[in-house]
Amino acid sequence: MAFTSYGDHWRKMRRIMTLPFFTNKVVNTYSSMWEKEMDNVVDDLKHNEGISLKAKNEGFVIRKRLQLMLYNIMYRMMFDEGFESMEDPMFIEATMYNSERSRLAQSFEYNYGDFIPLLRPFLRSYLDECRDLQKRRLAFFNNFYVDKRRKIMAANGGKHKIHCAMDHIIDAEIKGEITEDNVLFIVENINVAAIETTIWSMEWAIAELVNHPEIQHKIRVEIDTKLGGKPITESNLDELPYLQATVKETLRLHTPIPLLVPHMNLEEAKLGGYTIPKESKVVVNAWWLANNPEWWSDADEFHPERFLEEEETTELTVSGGKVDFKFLPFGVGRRSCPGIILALPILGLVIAKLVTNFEMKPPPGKNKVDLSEKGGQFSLHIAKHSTVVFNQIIHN
Ligand code: HEM
Repeated sequence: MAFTSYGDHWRKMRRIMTLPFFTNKVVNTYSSMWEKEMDNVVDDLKHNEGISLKAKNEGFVIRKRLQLMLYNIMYRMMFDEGFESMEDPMFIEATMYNSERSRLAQSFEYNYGDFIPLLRPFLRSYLDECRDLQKRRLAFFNNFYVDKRRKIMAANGGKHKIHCAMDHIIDAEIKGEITEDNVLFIVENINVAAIETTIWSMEWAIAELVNHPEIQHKIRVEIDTKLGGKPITESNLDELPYLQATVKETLRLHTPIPLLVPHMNLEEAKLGGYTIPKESKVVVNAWWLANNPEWWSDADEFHPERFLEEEETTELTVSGGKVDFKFLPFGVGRRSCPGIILALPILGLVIAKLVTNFEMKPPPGKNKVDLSEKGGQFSLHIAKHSTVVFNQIIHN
């Protein structure tokens, strides 16, 4: 859906995807599952033989475990399926397909032909590689996940109750609203748009928190004072403005999709004295909007307080409401990210659970983790996955 031109097809796809993925009801239905998956991460860091000693002493690369958590969250919502462990062959296969897809899409070969048509013939082998991967990857989703739901839906003379997102989507196919290919592309879109972006943001948030122990402390104090020992759940995130400011500051300084997704104006437009011909590729530099030192004080500092003080008007809205065009990590308007409704609470909960259970520190001999960036065609992610020491906090 993310790359579909604006029009009837996009409208239909967005409508069909909204009910199973992007409503408050979905958040309410699944938030206790998200919390359980996050508690499993905390539990592994404390007690899992293969993880806990490392996590306590030399440090552990947390990305892989968070990746398992997020795959479990998204695959349970999508297919009512989960993965056993980081060694589960299905998990290994799913992550292999998705990271290969990500590598190809991040490549700058991806679009130079759009700008220099003469070079297009040289793209052929790259495009063949993309097509080959797409075929194998979609077959994997279809054979192991979508088909299984089709069979469950067809059992009992088709009287099966809708149980997960895929059932809604297959239902739309049965009603003739979308095709079999559309179903597979929805699965492909969620695998890319939902999982990778959210993991990059988690990695950035954790790395910044490791380098800013005082911010970890402030989050802990806020949780203690505001919740007074109550468990942290999606429904009480509203009571934790400093935690939410930390999530926003992560998305500001490390905008995961810095240029958003390319847009296109259907009609000729006049803007700032320029004529923009119809069907131009319009690229918005959301990173610069969020990091321009003329608009943000100490723009290159990780400083969540800015969202509570000087930048108090800067709001992320799930739907409607006031929008500050300085801060658009999820885009804005019709084509903005519908996943914001899931991504913000998931990020807030993960940070809250890690910070209340552990002091997160750099590995022995280091006083910071490396925050170098690696840019790709679409994303801005951390160059080296951080190794983090997790010192357990004992609660009385
Ligand atoms: C931190 C996490 C995330 C970030 C930073 C992010 C960011 C974005 C951005 C920048 C766009 C393009 C907006 C534009 O060009 O105006 C987008 C589109 C999209 N995102 Fe996200 N996203 C995140 C998480 C998610 C999640 C969790 C889901 C789904 C469960 C999701 C689903 C989508 C979809 C379907 C689109 C295409 C929307 C359309 O074209 O109508 N995203 N996202």
